[in-house]
Order: sequence, then C-alpha cells, then structure tokens
Amino acid sequence: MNDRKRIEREFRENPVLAGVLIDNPYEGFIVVNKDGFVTFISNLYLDTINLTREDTIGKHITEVHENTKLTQVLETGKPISYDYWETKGMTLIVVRFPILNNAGDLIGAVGKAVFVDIPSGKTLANKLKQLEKEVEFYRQELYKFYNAKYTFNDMIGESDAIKKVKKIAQKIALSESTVLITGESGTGKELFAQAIHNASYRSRFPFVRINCAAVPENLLEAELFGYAEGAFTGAKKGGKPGKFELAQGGTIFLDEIGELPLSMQSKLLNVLQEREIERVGGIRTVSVDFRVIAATNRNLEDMVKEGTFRDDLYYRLNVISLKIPSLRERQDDIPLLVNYFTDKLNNKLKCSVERFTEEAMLVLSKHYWPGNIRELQNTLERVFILSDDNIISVNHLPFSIKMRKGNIIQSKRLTLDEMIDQTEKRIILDTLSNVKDDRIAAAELLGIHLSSLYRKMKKHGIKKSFTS
Ligand SMILES: Nc1ncnc2c1ncn2[C@@H]1O[C@H](COP(=O)(O)OP(=O)(O)OP(=O)(O)O)[C@@H](O)[C@H]1O
Repeated sequence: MNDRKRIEREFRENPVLAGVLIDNPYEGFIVVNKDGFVTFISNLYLDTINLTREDTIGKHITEVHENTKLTQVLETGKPISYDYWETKGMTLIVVRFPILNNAGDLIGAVGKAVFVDIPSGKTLANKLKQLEKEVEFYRQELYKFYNAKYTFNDMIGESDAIKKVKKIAQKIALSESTVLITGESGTGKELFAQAIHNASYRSRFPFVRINCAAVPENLLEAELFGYAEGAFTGAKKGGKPGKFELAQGGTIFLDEIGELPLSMQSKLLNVLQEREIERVGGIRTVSVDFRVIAATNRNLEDMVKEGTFRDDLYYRLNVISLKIPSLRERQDDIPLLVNYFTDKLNNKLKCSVERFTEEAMLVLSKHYWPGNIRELQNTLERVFILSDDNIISVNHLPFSIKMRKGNIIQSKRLTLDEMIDQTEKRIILDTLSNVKDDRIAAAELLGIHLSSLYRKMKKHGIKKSFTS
C-alpha cells in the first residue's frame, strides 16, 4: 500500500480526522506538495470543483483548479489570506498558507475554503478586503510619519576618519544585528542611525526614534511599550501602541540610551530577548519584529563599572559598535561642511552669503567645537542672521571663536587660566583697535585705570593696537 493510501485509510479510520478534514460540510481543504501536486482533498472541495478524488490526487494543482493561487504560495512561501471565491452560485472564503517542516523549509501548501451563505459571505469578504486596504493605508501613513530622511549620500565628509566609519556603517546596514553608536554630542549619531536604516532591508518599514533622556521616567514605559485601554485614568480608548509596536518590521532608534533609568533597563532587556511586548495594564503579549540601533555620548563601560548601567543590557546592545569621530578628529571636513551649510542656510534664511575668507575658514577649522557639527551649524546660523555681507570674514565670527585667531596653530586644549588670559588679551586688543590706539579712551571703555591698562599690555606683550 502506498503512503497516500495508508494516510487516507488512517484518516478514514479516525472519525475525528474524517469528520474534520474529509467530510466537513462547511470547510473544504486541498493540500499540495512543494512541487504543486495534490496530496489531499476533502469532499466539499471535490463537490465544489466538480471532480472526483481520482481526478485530483497526484495531479498538478494547475490541472485541477483553474486560476489557483496555491502556486503563488509555493513560490513566495507567504500566505494569502481572506480571498473570496464564487463558484456554482456559492461564495467561499479562501485562505491559503504554506506548510513548513521543523527546519523551516517549505514542504507544501494548503488551501482552505469556508462555505458561507451568499449575501453574508460576500459582505464579509468585501469587508475583509476593505480592512486590508485600510491597514495598508495606515501602514503607509505611519511610514510617512516615522521615516528616516538621511542616507549615506547626505553625509558630508571626505576625511579618512569619516570615510572609514561610513564604510563600516554601510556593511552594518546589511546585517540584522543590534548596533550601538557612540560619539560626542552633535557628531551625527542619529544621522548614521537613519542612514543605516535606509540602506537596510527594513527601509520600507518605519524608523521610530525615542530619546530616552527626554521622556519623564514615569511615562517611559508607556512610551516604549504602549498601554491598554483603561490602564489608568485618562488612558485613551483602545489604548495606545508604544514605540516598539510602531516600529513593527522596521528599526527602533534608542537615542541617549545611557540616560535610561535602571528600572527600565531590565524591561528593555526582556523585550530585546523575547521580541515580545506587553502593553502597560494589558493582558496579552504581542510579537514584534524590529531592529535596534542605540546611541549614547556616555561611556557605557564606565557606567557598567559604576553600577548605573546593566552589564547584560550593555552586551546585548553592543553587538556591533560604531564610534563617530568628533569634528576635531576630522578638521579637513570643516570647509566642506561650511560650504554645505552655507547653501542650506542661504535657502532657509533667504541670505546670499557667497563664501568665507580663507582666514575665517582657517579659524573655523582650528576651533575646538565641543558641540561638534551641531555647534558648527548653529554658529553659522547666528553668523548669517547677524551679517549683511556676502563674504564672511573673521570679524563676523563670534568672539569666542575669533579669540583663537592668533592662536590657530595651537592644538592642545587650554586651561581655564590660559583661556582667561587669552580672552583678556583679545578684549584689550579689540578695544585699542576700536579707539585707534587711544589708550586713555581704551582704559575708560574697559573701566580700568590707565596704569592698570599699561600693566596688562606689558603682561600680554602688546605694543601696538591689533587691527583685523
Ligand atoms: N556628516 C554630516 N553631514 C552633514 N550634516 C551632518 C553630518 N553629521 C551631522 N550632521 C548634522 O549635525 C546635526 C547633529 O547631528 P545628530 O543629531 O545626528 O548628532 P548626534 O550625535 O545624534 O547628537 P546628540 O548626541 O546630541 O543626540 C544634525 O543637524 C545633522 O543633520
């Protein structure tokens, strides 16, 4: 007896299986193997297509059933849910899904047809189609709202330091691993996170950002995991999805992860391990598919040593790490960035700045930029707003930056005393310059005695006024 016959006999002899699968008058089944040959068919299905068991078993599905979609399931390995099929004056709701073995390999497909009375069947099927359309519409809307705008092409920089990180990040994008981005504030950590998402297989799905430092501790759990209806007074009807649910299929960017309170760190670790979330006040868990990119300007290793960051969470996040260089480490890129921001700011502020003088560019390139690219961008914005000229010279730069003019070759950080000294020298030089070297006027303007001005000039080695 061949396998098929043996299985059929077993089915026949088992009244539950026979009732549920073979003789079920409400649901029809057809099963094909991975090559599309029919291996099982129920009576309702046979009646519906007007064929006998002999006409169907062992035949290819395309011979048995015109316009079958089971071949599509075999090709894609994906289910096709809730279609409707009108035949012989009846409406059947059809669900088709793949059969996988324990190793996850596709070994066949099932078509299941549910018989329903005509009017309600049609309405139900139409309703389902409508709902599917709506779900797709909302998915697109969500995507529009939670998308990443930057790509690797938007990253300005030709320095070796940035090229190296960009190359690593492009490789990282193609993997599914969790990434920890570190670097000083304003270096472009979020820009990298967005570019990684956009170059990844998840780019058509949402990029959802949460700044762990900006959300008050008591609201953080609901923000991350959502809440169920009635979870607390004032909770929205129907509840609210959290950032993890919103990131379904895409990437969640956990910015400033170092600021996450310890109580939330264990909850986050659990979600990263289980890939399931439970809304606050909820009773069921939801599976979520996401990739995590976390970023911080803190030293998490030190925080682990101090006991303020969980080591197990740190290891889970730090699967791949990416360190973004500070602007000081990529000084060569400053002129490129200045030109890039000039175009952007001209557009935004309706200015017509043409260029920076060489000297101004040099001063900008040698500045320490503790706030990195963000500080550079903000500084330029201030300069553009305050200046009426088309060419920006050192005079247009903020005092804190141009005070380094005479000192642009200096590479080490100044101590406070050195900075005070330099500032004092610069103020005296500027004042003398403004009053055309009239020392009495300068002392008056500075609110000090003439003798004190002379003493300070001697201390700073100032012989004549500085003109810039
Ligand atoms: N390579 C780059 N080219 C152009 N603009 C950049 C580049 N890197 C960063 N920026 C810009 O600098 C600003 C700061 O970048 P971003 O917010 O990504 O920094 P961050 O490191 O995440 O900052 P924080 O640590 O404060 O969160 C943004 O306006 C960003 O667009």
